[in-house]
Amino acid sequence: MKVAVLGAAGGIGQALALLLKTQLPAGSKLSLYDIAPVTPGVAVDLSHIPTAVEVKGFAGQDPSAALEGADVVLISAGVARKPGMDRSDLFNINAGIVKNLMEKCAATCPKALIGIITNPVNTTVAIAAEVLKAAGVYDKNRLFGITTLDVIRSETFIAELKGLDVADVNVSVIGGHSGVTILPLLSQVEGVSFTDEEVATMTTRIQNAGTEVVEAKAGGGSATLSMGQAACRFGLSLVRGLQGEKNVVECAYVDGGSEHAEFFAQPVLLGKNGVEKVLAYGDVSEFEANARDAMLDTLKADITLGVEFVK
Ligand SMILES: NC(=O)C1=CN([C@@H]2O[C@H](COP(=O)(O)OP(=O)(O)OC[C@H]3O[C@@H](n4cnc5c(N)ncnc54)[C@H](O)[C@@H]3O)[C@@H](O)[C@H]2O)C=CC1
Ligand SMILES: O=C([O-])CC(=O)C(=O)O
Repeated sequence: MKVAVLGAAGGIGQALALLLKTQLPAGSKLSLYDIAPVTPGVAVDLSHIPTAVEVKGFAGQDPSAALEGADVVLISAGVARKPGMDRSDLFNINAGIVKNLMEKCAATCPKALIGIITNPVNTTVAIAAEVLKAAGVYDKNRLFGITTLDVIRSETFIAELKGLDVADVNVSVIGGHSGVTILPLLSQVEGVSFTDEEVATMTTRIQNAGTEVVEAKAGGGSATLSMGQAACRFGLSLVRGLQGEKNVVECAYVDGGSEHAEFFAQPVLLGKNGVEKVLAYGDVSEFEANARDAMLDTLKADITLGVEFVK
């Protein structure tokens, strides 16, 4: 199994690479790419950790060598937010970065499962899909926007509020990955009930959790360590699916035939070809149904922006 990380010298990339080095199955290959010249050094550094995962690092303008033979590609290349910015403010720089990297993926590893971390995810995933379509290699089951950070935040915050063991808390988060498009389905959390006020406060906290980190880091970037953990969880789930493990389910932002939008985050069953089945997200409360319907104009506009960028 070969996993490539693009943007591997960055805050997320280095945390993710460390976690993958220690958690990928024995015999895996980890391929690290970034424009930053330090990247081969990051790989050398990680290579001294005694696990049966081979690490190689690549720097420069062309990621092709890093992508050769990749089964999974995780992309966190691009710029991160500073206080006062929205995720959509990253579009101007990150759209072009994702487009260029996806052209290389389309040419070098068209069958790989690709997970996009780079913001704005609602839009960059649409860009990735358009690039793959233009190259004639699009398979909707192999492209994912990684929204796992919204899931792990929800699990953490709910466990804290309700005094639960976080290992027992499972939450689906649907929609997209910015502001009101992030919708945790609190009504479905087993063994927990929330007052209306708790639902409103918790939903807002989860939607603004990225900003909470951006403000706390005071100009030093956005979530990197928690995102490294989230991307590692998601990447390992992709690998487990590829290896034929059953019942691997994650929420992800996919082109899954949703009635709501062309791309929509919801639970998916992962398998040997990426998405094996898009799962229904189940019954929702009136609050959640209203929040879902209210997000759709924003989500669709984010998607259109990406489609038009490539066309
Ligand atoms: N999906 C999600 O839940 C989350 C997404 N993000 C997003 O992830 C992205 C990365 O964040 P950080 O790692 O904190 O940023 P960072 O600035 O620490 O790292 C970004 C890395 O990308 C590299 N890079 C830039 N252009 C490149 C190119 N053309 N090819 C290869 N590498 C390139 C840079 O050299 C840098 O090492 C941002 O867009 C951020 O908004 C951040 C947190 C959560
Ligand atoms: O908020 C940001 O800019 C980074 C991000 O996507 C998150 O932390 O959820």
